[in-house]
Amino acid sequence: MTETRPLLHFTKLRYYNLTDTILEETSDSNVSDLSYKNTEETMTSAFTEIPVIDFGPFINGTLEEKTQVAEEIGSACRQVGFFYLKNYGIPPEVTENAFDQVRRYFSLPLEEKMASVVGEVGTETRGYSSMFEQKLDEKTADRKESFHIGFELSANDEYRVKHGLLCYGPNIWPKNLPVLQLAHRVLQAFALALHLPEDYFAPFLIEKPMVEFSVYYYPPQPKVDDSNQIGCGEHTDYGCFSLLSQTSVNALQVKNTKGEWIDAKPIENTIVVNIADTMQRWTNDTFVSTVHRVINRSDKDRYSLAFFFGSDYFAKVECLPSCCNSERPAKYESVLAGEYIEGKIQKMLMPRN
Ligand SMILES: O=C(O)CCC(=O)C(=O)O
Ligand SMILES: [Fe+2]
Repeated sequence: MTETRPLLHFTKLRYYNLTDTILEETSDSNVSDLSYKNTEETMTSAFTEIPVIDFGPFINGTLEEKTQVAEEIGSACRQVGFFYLKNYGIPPEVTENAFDQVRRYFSLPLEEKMASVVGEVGTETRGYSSMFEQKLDEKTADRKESFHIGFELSANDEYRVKHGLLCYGPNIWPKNLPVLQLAHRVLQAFALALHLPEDYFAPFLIEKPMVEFSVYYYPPQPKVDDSNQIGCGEHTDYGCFSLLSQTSVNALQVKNTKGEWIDAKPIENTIVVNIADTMQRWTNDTFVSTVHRVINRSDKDRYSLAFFFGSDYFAKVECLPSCCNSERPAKYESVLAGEYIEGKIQKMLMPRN
Protein backbone atom coordinates (compact mmCIF):
# COMPACT_ATOMS: atom_id res chain seq x y z
CA MET A 1 0.00 0.00 0.00
CA THR A 2 1.40 3.41 -0.87
CA GLU A 3 -1.07 5.61 0.97
CA THR A 4 0.59 8.28 3.10
CA ARG A 5 -0.59 9.47 6.44
CA PRO A 6 0.94 11.62 9.14
CA LEU A 7 2.08 10.43 12.52
CA LEU A 8 2.86 12.79 15.33
CA HIS A 9 5.80 11.52 17.23
CA PHE A 10 6.50 13.03 20.61
CA THR A 11 9.58 14.97 19.77
CA LYS A 12 8.88 15.53 16.09
CA LEU A 13 6.03 15.78 13.68
CA ARG A 14 6.81 13.03 11.24
CA TYR A 15 4.98 12.05 8.11
CA TYR A 16 5.09 8.33 7.58
CA ASN A 17 3.75 6.16 4.88
CA LEU A 18 2.18 2.96 6.00
CA THR A 19 5.40 1.03 5.74
CA ASP A 20 6.83 3.43 8.33
CA THR A 21 9.29 5.17 6.05
CA ILE A 22 9.82 8.71 7.30
CA LEU A 23 8.96 11.12 4.49
CA GLU A 24 9.34 14.43 6.23
CA GLU A 25 9.96 15.64 9.76
CA THR A 26 10.09 18.83 11.78
CA SER A 27 13.03 19.83 13.94
CA ASP A 28 13.56 18.29 17.33
CA SER A 29 11.95 19.96 20.33
CA ASN A 30 13.93 20.51 23.45
CA VAL A 31 12.96 17.51 25.52
CA SER A 32 16.47 16.18 25.95
CA ASP A 33 17.26 19.22 28.11
CA LEU A 34 14.80 18.22 30.79
CA SER A 35 16.26 18.90 34.15
CA TYR A 36 13.59 17.09 36.14
CA LYS A 37 12.29 13.60 35.98
CA ASN A 38 8.75 12.88 36.93
CA THR A 39 9.12 9.33 38.02
CA GLU A 40 6.95 8.91 41.08
CA GLU A 41 4.43 6.14 41.00
CA THR A 42 0.89 7.36 40.94
CA MET A 43 -0.53 7.83 44.42
CA THR A 44 -4.22 7.52 43.69
CA SER A 45 -5.85 7.66 47.05
CA ALA A 46 -9.05 6.97 48.87
CA PHE A 47 -9.83 10.64 48.43
CA THR A 48 -12.98 11.95 50.05
CA GLU A 49 -12.97 15.34 48.35
CA ILE A 50 -12.24 16.73 44.94
CA PRO A 51 -9.82 19.65 45.14
CA VAL A 52 -10.84 23.15 44.05
CA ILE A 53 -7.94 24.99 42.40
CA ASP A 54 -7.78 28.71 41.67
CA PHE A 55 -6.68 29.01 38.04
CA GLY A 56 -6.54 32.83 38.11
CA PRO A 57 -2.82 32.97 38.94
CA PHE A 58 -2.10 30.59 36.08
CA ILE A 59 -3.87 32.84 33.58
CA ASN A 60 -2.52 36.14 34.85
CA GLY A 61 0.46 35.30 37.03
CA THR A 62 4.23 35.13 36.91
CA LEU A 63 6.06 31.93 35.97
CA GLU A 64 6.47 31.20 39.67
CA GLU A 65 2.73 31.52 40.28
CA LYS A 66 1.98 29.41 37.24
CA THR A 67 4.33 26.71 38.44
CA GLN A 68 2.65 26.68 41.81
CA VAL A 69 -0.81 26.24 40.26
CA ALA A 70 0.60 23.54 37.98
CA GLU A 71 1.91 21.68 41.03
CA GLU A 72 -1.52 21.73 42.66
CA ILE A 73 -3.01 20.45 39.42
CA GLY A 74 -0.34 17.74 39.17
CA SER A 75 -1.08 16.57 42.68
CA ALA A 76 -4.84 16.39 41.93
CA CYS A 77 -4.13 14.45 38.72
CA ARG A 78 -2.01 11.91 40.60
CA GLN A 79 -4.27 11.43 43.59
CA VAL A 80 -7.80 11.96 42.32
CA GLY A 81 -7.82 12.36 38.55
CA PHE A 82 -10.52 15.04 39.02
CA PHE A 83 -10.40 18.66 40.17
CA TYR A 84 -12.43 21.84 39.94
CA LEU A 85 -11.06 25.08 38.52
CA LYS A 86 -12.33 28.44 39.66
CA ASN A 87 -11.40 31.75 37.98
CA TYR A 88 -10.86 29.84 34.76
CA GLY A 89 -11.41 32.78 32.44
CA ILE A 90 -14.86 32.11 30.97
CA PRO A 91 -17.52 34.60 32.12
CA PRO A 92 -20.48 32.88 33.88
CA GLU A 93 -22.94 34.48 31.46
CA VAL A 94 -21.37 32.58 28.56
CA THR A 95 -22.04 29.28 30.32
CA GLU A 96 -25.54 30.36 31.42
CA ASN A 97 -26.41 31.33 27.89
CA ALA A 98 -25.23 27.92 26.66
CA PHE A 99 -27.39 26.18 29.27
CA ASP A 100 -30.42 28.23 28.16
CA GLN A 101 -29.94 26.97 24.61
CA VAL A 102 -29.44 23.42 25.82
CA ARG A 103 -32.64 23.47 27.89
CA ARG A 104 -34.52 24.86 24.91
CA TYR A 105 -33.17 22.16 22.60
CA PHE A 106 -33.99 19.23 24.87
CA SER A 107 -37.51 20.51 25.51
CA LEU A 108 -38.35 20.22 21.80
CA PRO A 109 -40.70 17.39 20.76
CA LEU A 110 -38.88 14.12 20.15
CA GLU A 111 -39.59 14.19 16.39
CA GLU A 112 -37.84 17.53 16.09
CA LYS A 113 -34.80 16.26 17.97
CA MET A 114 -34.77 13.13 15.85
CA ALA A 115 -34.41 15.41 12.83
CA SER A 116 -30.93 16.26 14.11
CA VAL A 117 -29.76 12.65 14.19
CA VAL A 118 -26.67 12.37 12.00
CA GLY A 119 -25.84 9.37 9.83
CA GLU A 120 -26.70 5.85 10.82
CA VAL A 121 -28.37 5.98 14.18
CA GLY A 122 -26.18 4.58 16.93
CA THR A 123 -22.98 4.75 14.93
CA GLU A 124 -22.21 8.46 14.98
CA THR A 125 -20.60 10.89 17.34
CA ARG A 126 -22.59 13.76 15.80
CA GLY A 127 -26.08 15.12 16.36
CA TYR A 128 -28.85 13.90 18.64
CA SER A 129 -28.77 10.69 20.69
CA SER A 130 -32.00 9.66 22.34
CA MET A 131 -32.60 8.03 25.71
CA PHE A 132 -30.77 4.70 26.26
CA GLU A 133 -28.78 5.02 23.07
CA GLN A 134 -25.36 5.29 24.67
CA LYS A 135 -23.83 2.74 26.92
CA LEU A 136 -20.84 4.03 28.85
CA ASP A 137 -20.90 1.00 31.08
CA GLU A 138 -21.34 -2.03 28.86
CA LYS A 139 -23.79 -3.58 31.37
CA THR A 140 -26.33 -0.78 31.15
CA ALA A 141 -27.80 1.79 28.74
CA ASP A 142 -27.73 5.43 29.80
CA ARG A 143 -30.84 7.28 30.96
CA LYS A 144 -29.96 10.52 29.24
CA GLU A 145 -30.38 12.45 26.02
CA SER A 146 -27.44 14.10 24.33
CA PHE A 147 -26.31 16.17 21.39
CA HIS A 148 -22.77 15.98 19.99
CA ILE A 149 -20.54 17.99 17.77
CA GLY A 150 -16.94 17.39 16.81
CA PHE A 151 -13.97 19.61 16.10
CA GLU A 152 -14.40 20.94 12.59
CA LEU A 153 -11.65 20.78 10.03
CA SER A 154 -11.75 21.88 6.44
CA ALA A 155 -13.42 19.38 4.12
CA ASN A 156 -10.09 19.29 2.26
CA ASP A 157 -8.16 17.90 5.19
CA GLU A 158 -6.21 15.24 3.40
CA TYR A 159 -5.85 12.62 6.09
CA ARG A 160 -8.58 13.07 8.64
CA VAL A 161 -11.74 14.39 6.94
CA LYS A 162 -11.28 12.83 3.52
CA HIS A 163 -10.63 9.50 5.16
CA GLY A 164 -13.76 9.92 7.29
CA LEU A 165 -11.92 9.45 10.57
CA LEU A 166 -13.95 9.56 13.75
CA CYS A 167 -14.23 12.85 15.67
CA TYR A 168 -13.56 15.29 12.82
CA GLY A 169 -16.06 17.51 10.94
CA PRO A 170 -18.15 18.40 9.18
CA ASN A 171 -20.81 19.70 11.52
CA ILE A 172 -21.82 23.02 13.03
CA TRP A 173 -18.90 24.01 15.24
CA PRO A 174 -19.37 27.24 17.17
CA LYS A 175 -16.85 29.91 16.27
CA ASN A 176 -14.23 31.13 18.76
CA LEU A 177 -15.15 28.81 21.59
CA PRO A 178 -13.56 30.19 24.77
CA VAL A 179 -13.23 26.64 26.06
CA LEU A 180 -10.52 25.89 23.48
CA GLN A 181 -8.30 28.56 24.97
CA LEU A 182 -8.98 27.18 28.42
CA ALA A 183 -8.08 23.68 27.23
CA HIS A 184 -4.77 24.93 25.87
CA ARG A 185 -3.98 26.52 29.21
CA VAL A 186 -4.89 23.38 31.11
CA LEU A 187 -2.51 21.50 28.84
CA GLN A 188 0.25 23.95 29.63
CA ALA A 189 -0.40 23.34 33.31
CA PHE A 190 -0.23 19.56 32.75
CA ALA A 191 3.09 19.97 30.92
CA LEU A 192 4.58 22.04 33.76
CA ALA A 193 3.21 19.58 36.32
CA LEU A 194 5.01 16.80 34.44
CA HIS A 195 8.22 18.87 34.30
CA LEU A 196 7.98 19.27 30.58
CA PRO A 197 8.29 22.50 28.60
CA GLU A 198 5.05 24.49 28.85
CA ASP A 199 4.10 24.05 25.19
CA TYR A 200 5.14 20.43 25.00
CA PHE A 201 1.66 19.18 24.10
CA ALA A 202 0.94 21.89 21.56
CA PRO A 203 1.78 19.88 18.42
CA PHE A 204 -0.48 17.03 19.52
CA LEU A 205 -3.53 18.84 20.79
CA ILE A 206 -3.77 22.31 19.39
CA GLU A 207 -4.20 22.14 15.66
CA LYS A 208 -6.23 19.07 14.88
CA PRO A 209 -7.42 17.56 18.13
CA MET A 210 -10.18 14.97 18.38
CA VAL A 211 -12.53 17.16 20.42
CA GLU A 212 -16.07 16.18 21.08
CA PHE A 213 -18.46 18.69 22.59
CA SER A 214 -21.47 16.93 24.11
CA VAL A 215 -24.45 18.41 25.87
CA TYR A 216 -26.55 16.21 28.13
CA TYR A 217 -29.99 16.09 29.66
CA TYR A 218 -30.56 13.74 32.61
CA PRO A 219 -34.21 13.45 33.69
CA PRO A 220 -34.98 13.18 37.43
CA GLN A 221 -34.70 9.73 38.90
CA PRO A 222 -35.63 10.15 42.59
CA LYS A 223 -35.92 6.39 43.14
CA VAL A 224 -33.15 4.28 41.68
CA ASP A 225 -34.72 0.86 42.02
CA ASP A 226 -33.01 -0.58 38.98
CA SER A 227 -29.33 0.28 39.00
CA ASN A 228 -29.24 -0.81 35.37
CA GLN A 229 -30.86 2.45 34.46
CA ILE A 230 -28.80 5.34 35.68
CA GLY A 231 -28.00 8.61 33.89
CA CYS A 232 -24.56 7.55 32.82
CA GLY A 233 -23.04 4.20 33.71
CA GLU A 234 -19.65 3.97 35.40
CA HIS A 235 -16.76 4.54 33.03
CA THR A 236 -13.54 6.40 32.42
CA ASP A 237 -13.19 8.96 29.62
CA TYR A 238 -11.16 7.97 26.57
CA GLY A 239 -9.24 10.99 25.34
CA CYS A 240 -6.69 13.16 27.13
CA PHE A 241 -8.87 15.13 29.50
CA SER A 242 -12.41 16.46 29.83
CA LEU A 243 -13.91 19.79 30.91
CA LEU A 244 -17.41 19.82 32.34
CA SER A 245 -19.96 22.44 33.38
CA GLN A 246 -22.99 21.24 35.28
CA THR A 247 -26.24 22.83 36.48
CA SER A 248 -26.99 22.98 40.20
CA VAL A 249 -28.28 19.40 40.54
CA ASN A 250 -25.92 17.01 42.32
CA ALA A 251 -25.50 13.90 40.14
CA LEU A 252 -21.88 13.29 39.13
CA GLN A 253 -19.95 10.84 41.30
CA VAL A 254 -16.30 9.79 41.25
CA LYS A 255 -15.01 6.45 42.57
CA ASN A 256 -12.07 6.37 44.98
CA THR A 257 -9.67 3.46 45.52
CA LYS A 258 -11.89 2.02 48.27
CA GLY A 259 -14.75 1.80 45.79
CA GLU A 260 -16.66 4.63 47.50
CA TRP A 261 -18.60 7.10 45.38
CA ILE A 262 -17.61 10.69 46.12
CA ASP A 263 -19.96 13.44 44.93
CA ALA A 264 -18.53 15.90 42.42
CA LYS A 265 -21.19 18.30 43.60
CA PRO A 266 -21.93 21.42 41.59
CA ILE A 267 -19.90 24.39 42.84
CA GLU A 268 -20.95 27.72 41.39
CA ASN A 269 -18.56 29.31 38.90
CA THR A 270 -16.29 26.30 38.62
CA ILE A 271 -15.56 23.84 35.89
CA VAL A 272 -14.75 20.16 36.51
CA VAL A 273 -11.58 18.78 34.88
CA ASN A 274 -10.74 15.10 34.69
CA ILE A 275 -7.94 13.03 33.28
CA ALA A 276 -8.87 10.50 30.61
CA ASP A 277 -7.37 7.18 29.47
CA THR A 278 -5.00 8.48 26.78
CA MET A 279 -3.34 10.86 29.23
CA GLN A 280 -3.01 8.10 31.83
CA ARG A 281 -1.26 5.98 29.23
CA TRP A 282 0.95 8.85 28.03
CA THR A 283 2.03 9.55 31.62
CA ASN A 284 2.76 5.89 32.37
CA ASP A 285 -0.02 5.93 35.02
CA THR A 286 1.35 9.06 36.73
CA PHE A 287 -1.96 10.84 36.08
CA VAL A 288 -5.06 8.75 36.70
CA SER A 289 -8.20 8.37 34.64
CA THR A 290 -10.78 7.86 37.37
CA VAL A 291 -14.08 6.00 37.14
CA HIS A 292 -17.20 8.15 37.38
CA ARG A 293 -20.96 7.97 36.77
CA VAL A 294 -24.06 10.16 36.80
CA ILE A 295 -27.27 9.53 38.77
CA ASN A 296 -29.82 12.31 39.02
CA ARG A 297 -31.64 11.33 42.22
CA SER A 298 -33.21 14.76 42.54
CA ASP A 299 -36.64 15.78 41.33
CA LYS A 300 -35.16 18.36 38.92
CA ASP A 301 -33.84 18.13 35.40
CA ARG A 302 -30.06 18.08 35.20
CA TYR A 303 -27.94 19.35 32.30
CA SER A 304 -24.24 19.34 31.61
CA LEU A 305 -21.82 20.57 28.93
CA ALA A 306 -18.82 18.32 28.37
CA PHE A 307 -15.74 18.90 26.23
CA PHE A 308 -13.72 15.77 25.62
CA PHE A 309 -10.22 16.67 24.45
CA GLY A 310 -8.25 14.08 22.61
CA SER A 311 -4.99 14.58 20.77
CA ASP A 312 -4.55 14.58 17.03
CA TYR A 313 -5.71 11.22 15.66
CA PHE A 314 -2.15 10.61 14.44
CA ALA A 315 -0.34 11.36 17.69
CA LYS A 316 1.74 8.46 18.82
CA VAL A 317 0.94 7.74 22.45
CA GLU A 318 4.09 6.50 24.11
CA CYS A 319 5.53 7.13 27.55
CA LEU A 320 6.46 10.80 28.07
CA PRO A 321 10.18 11.27 28.58
CA SER A 322 9.66 12.58 32.12
CA CYS A 323 7.45 9.67 33.18
CA CYS A 324 9.75 6.70 32.77
CA ASN A 325 13.34 5.75 33.52
CA SER A 326 15.26 2.53 34.13
CA GLU A 327 13.57 1.99 37.51
CA ARG A 328 10.18 2.76 36.12
CA PRO A 329 10.04 1.52 32.55
CA ALA A 330 7.19 2.26 30.16
CA LYS A 331 4.22 0.04 30.97
CA TYR A 332 2.42 0.38 27.66
CA GLU A 333 3.43 -0.11 24.09
CA SER A 334 3.07 2.83 21.77
CA VAL A 335 -0.28 3.26 20.00
CA LEU A 336 -1.84 5.69 17.58
CA ALA A 337 -4.17 7.96 19.61
CA GLY A 338 -7.05 7.72 17.13
CA GLU A 339 -6.90 3.95 16.86
CA TYR A 340 -6.69 3.65 20.63
CA ILE A 341 -9.94 5.52 21.29
CA GLU A 342 -11.87 4.49 18.17
CA GLY A 343 -12.72 1.03 19.45
CA LYS A 344 -13.76 2.42 22.83
CA ILE A 345 -16.14 4.93 21.22
CA GLN A 346 -17.69 2.36 18.94
CA LYS A 347 -18.35 0.04 21.86
CA MET A 348 -20.14 2.81 23.70
CA LEU A 349 -22.62 3.51 20.90
CA MET A 350 -25.65 1.24 21.09
CA PRO A 351 -26.93 -0.08 17.79
CA ARG A 352 -30.57 0.96 17.43
CA ASN A 353 -33.25 -1.54 16.49
O1 LIG B 1 -22.74 14.73 32.64
C1 LIG B 1 -21.79 14.54 33.38
O2 LIG B 1 -21.69 15.07 34.49
C2 LIG B 1 -20.66 13.63 33.00
C3 LIG B 1 -20.86 12.85 31.74
C4 LIG B 1 -19.72 11.93 31.49
O3 LIG B 1 -19.01 11.54 32.38
C5 LIG B 1 -19.42 11.47 30.13
O4 LIG B 1 -20.25 11.64 29.24
O5 LIG B 1 -18.31 10.95 29.91
FE1 LIG C 1 -17.20 10.73 31.61
